[in-house]
Amino acid sequence: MEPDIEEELLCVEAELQDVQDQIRALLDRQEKLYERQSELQTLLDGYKISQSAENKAAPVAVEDWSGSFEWDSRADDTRFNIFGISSFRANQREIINAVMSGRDVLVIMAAGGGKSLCYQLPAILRDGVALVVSPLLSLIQDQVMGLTALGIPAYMLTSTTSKEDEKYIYKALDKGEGALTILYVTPEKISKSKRFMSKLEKCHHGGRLSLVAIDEAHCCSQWGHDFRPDYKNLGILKIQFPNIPMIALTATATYKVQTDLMEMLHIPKCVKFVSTVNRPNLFYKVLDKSSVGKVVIDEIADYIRGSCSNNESGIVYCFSRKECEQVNELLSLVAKELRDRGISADYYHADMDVVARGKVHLRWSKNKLQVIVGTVAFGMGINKPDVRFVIHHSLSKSMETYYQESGRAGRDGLPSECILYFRPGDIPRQSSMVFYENCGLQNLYDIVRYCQSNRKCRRSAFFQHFGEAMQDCNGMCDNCAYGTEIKEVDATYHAKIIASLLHDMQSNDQRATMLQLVDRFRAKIKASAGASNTPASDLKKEEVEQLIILLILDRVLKEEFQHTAYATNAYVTLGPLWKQALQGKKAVKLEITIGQRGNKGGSPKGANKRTRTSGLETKLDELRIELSSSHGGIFPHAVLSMQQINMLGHQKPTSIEELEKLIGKVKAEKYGNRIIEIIQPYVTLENPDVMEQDLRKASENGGNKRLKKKDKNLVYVESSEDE
Ligand SMILES: Nc1ncnc2c1ncn2[C@@H]1O[C@H](COP(=O)(O)OP(=O)(O)OP(=O)(O)O)[C@@H](O)[C@H]1O
Ligand SMILES: [Mg+2]
Repeated sequence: MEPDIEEELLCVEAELQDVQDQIRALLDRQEKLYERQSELQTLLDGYKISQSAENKAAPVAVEDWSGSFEWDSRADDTRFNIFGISSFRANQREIINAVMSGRDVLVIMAAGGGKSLCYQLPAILRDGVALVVSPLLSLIQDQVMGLTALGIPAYMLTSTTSKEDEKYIYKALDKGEGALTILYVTPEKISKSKRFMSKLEKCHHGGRLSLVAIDEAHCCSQWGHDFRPDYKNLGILKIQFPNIPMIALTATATYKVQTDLMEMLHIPKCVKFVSTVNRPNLFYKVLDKSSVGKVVIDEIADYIRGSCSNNESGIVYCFSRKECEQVNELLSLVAKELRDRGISADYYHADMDVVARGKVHLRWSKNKLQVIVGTVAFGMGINKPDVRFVIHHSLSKSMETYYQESGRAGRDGLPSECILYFRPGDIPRQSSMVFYENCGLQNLYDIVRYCQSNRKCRRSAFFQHFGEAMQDCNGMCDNCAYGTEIKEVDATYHAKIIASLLHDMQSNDQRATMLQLVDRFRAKIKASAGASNTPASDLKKEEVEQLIILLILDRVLKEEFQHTAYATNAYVTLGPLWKQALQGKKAVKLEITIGQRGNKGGSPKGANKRTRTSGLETKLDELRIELSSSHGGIFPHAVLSMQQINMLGHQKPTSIEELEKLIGKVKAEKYGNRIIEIIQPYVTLENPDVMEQDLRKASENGGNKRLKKKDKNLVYVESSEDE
């Protein structure tokens, strides 16, 4: 009888999971339909407006923002002669045209995409004063300094404004005296200063308010990652000045945030420009994190000394091991240890006094300090375009925050690296900090999936998260660029042991943290290996941790939390699908990397091979490294992506014309002769198999040498016991 019940229960649970998957898919679909609904609604509204205009025999207004407009030549002249920018980037011209036409505009554009120009240029072209709301003093100061240097009358009205400047600004608003083109304020000014609002009204009344820009507009939305209560009151601006174009700008792309802020700012009919979230110049990489703190710092220091030896700027993000107050200690310790290793580094955290914090930021901005070690508090105020690396010493709490934090690299569009140190053992600490947040655990598990994956393109995870169509990664992530050799281990048996261990413990009212579970598992495996013919565990401690995390993601296990007076503890308990695992009915496959992940230095035994197969591809890989250094130190992937190498390996083009069709004109023109030279011998092979073997042997020897040379600054780290 009992087996029947158990059987049915299993079926019900499996079906339940099915239903839950379907619900998730339906919710995704709902979100997409909402998006389409809003697009269609906007189209329909536009159509109705143009029809009613037609009825009145007025010219039809087609919303083609890339067409020609009367201000085109002035816009081009300002762009080039004032801003010194040779051409507009994607969407900039269109956005400027929409603002110039008097429309409200919502701009979603990735960090560093060039949002500032979209309101600064119309501010210059339109008569009067442009009001810009920006959340942070440091951001405002940077912008005002930059504009002033270009000779644009820009001012800010903040707590730091001198009495003299304040008087000048109020006079300009009040009477239109003195030159004032762009005025920056913080949102508090709008919500708290009656005097300012009354002056602004006078300015508007006198026809001198040219536009209103809301920068970092996601701060309006509670769904955004950086909600600011004062941003909620900015809706008043559209109510007070309904005929003044408002432009809201943000790098945060989620649909929920977009609709939310359109509502809060009262711009339901705005023209929306959504650019891709893709940051093609960022190289994403996940590295295995040693459990020994000093080893991680050594690796970071080696990376900085090796890859950024010209004092290129970077950020190292750290989080506390447990409690908040320990963050500060950790930051100063990491900064000190980097300094001990010869790197100019300092730390930055929220509790430092404003002056000290400002000093650190300034030294870094002026390249007098290479590295800032900070918490995420060191975030939105960063306007530095040439940050060449962002290293996460610990996991971010979601894909979205990781996108934002890592996105501080490479705002100037030049190749930059985003490195994340990951180890499963860090997860319980992170989950105990986020589990109480709305979707906190789900968000955390999403980024854990990103880290655990050894095959999937890192970029594709961002496209998926932000609901965007896939784009080519061009070999700009570790998984696409070199891949890692992976051993797939059937861990069904191991999962069974874990489920049975937890079942026994829970029957006795016991609980286990991840570490305790790992220890018990290893002890049990050892004991049963000695006692019977069961296989001894071939899994290392870190691999058992990896398995437990995999089982949590697969809902065989789950995390539970308990508050004490001092901390929140995370425990691992049985999840909805534990019975399948216990009965060995759930196939569990564990992917174990051989050697170090990310082709980082290779293992001491040289076991860390690339996944490439042919000798020709190895040769092409060597060539791209050589060409990258002779072309100003660009990334090898910028010369040829791994996909391109594979394609060339198969197609073996022998003329520039053929090559052009495969990799485009520019690359063919730049590197074509060398590429053809390398391919040629492989085409004329009389006995392809034999020659291929010979050539492969030769190139593998060469390849190994190159690998060692390239990665001389990276240290291979044996997995070791916990701190
Ligand atoms: N058309 C362009 N051509 C070349 N450089 C540009 C262009 N537009 C902007 N830039 C430069 O790109 C960098 C980033 O611009 P900006 O600060 O406006 O980015 P942003 O979109 O506001 O990013 P964030 O979300 O990080 O604030 C700046 O150095 C800017 O001068
Ligand atoms: Mg900006």
